[in-house]
Amino acid sequence: MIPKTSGSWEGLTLLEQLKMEVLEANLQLPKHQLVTFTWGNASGIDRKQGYVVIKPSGVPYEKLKPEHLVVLDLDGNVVEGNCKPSSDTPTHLALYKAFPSIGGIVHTHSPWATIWAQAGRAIPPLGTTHADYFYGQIPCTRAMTAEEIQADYELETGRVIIETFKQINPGDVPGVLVCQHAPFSWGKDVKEAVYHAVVLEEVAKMAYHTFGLNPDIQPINHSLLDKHFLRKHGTNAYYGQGK
Ligand SMILES: O=C(CO)[C@@H](O)[C@H](O)COP(=O)(O)O
Repeated sequence: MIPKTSGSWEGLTLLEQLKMEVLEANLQLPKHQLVTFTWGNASGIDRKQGYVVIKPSGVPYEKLKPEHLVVLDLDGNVVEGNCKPSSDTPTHLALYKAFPSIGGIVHTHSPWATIWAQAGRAIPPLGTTHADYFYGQIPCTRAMTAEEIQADYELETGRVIIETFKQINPGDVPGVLVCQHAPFSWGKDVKEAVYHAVVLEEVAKMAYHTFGLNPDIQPINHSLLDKHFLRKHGTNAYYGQGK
């Protein structure tokens, strides 16, 4: 039996715990002002069972309950749940299959990141705030062709994201701007995916205004990028109280 609200999840099965984490993650999206109305969605994956838990399509966040969440396998078959899964489910599933290291995905329409996506521009690393989380630019996918859009927009969205990351490790750059649409972020779990979505929005806003102050601004050099990214990532990470 899943508790009606988040909190102590002891005694729950792994899938039930994942449901509560995904519910909590979805509820964080409006709290962080990353979405309006029913825009956006969050999902998590149980890699052992091969199950993905995702938000239902079109359900207002304030009405969202654990029983609304949808459980699917990686082929998109609904395993549990009575609601229709998010319309972006094909994109989430494509990314889980292509990026085995990720455990959670968040899609938002956060305004500043969406501005960069609509402009079709990647966000360059202009400072240490960016470099702490993204090892290089936050890429923007190419625009999709009319054929791709008409074939299966959400599945093709997954494909162009994967195409954009052919030379990029998704663990080093946990987010992307889908051209003419909005951002997707990910992480080791859905909670970290939300965290990266918040950071991406902050970085997008800062970068927009930095260009406003200095249109000729150049990306930071690799020394500063390495210094800040590697203080939080990799075997020599030292930030915070960890090691
Ligand atoms: O990107 C879009 C629409 O442009 C989606 O994020 C919707 O805004 C939310 O869809 P559901 O998850 O409710 O189906």
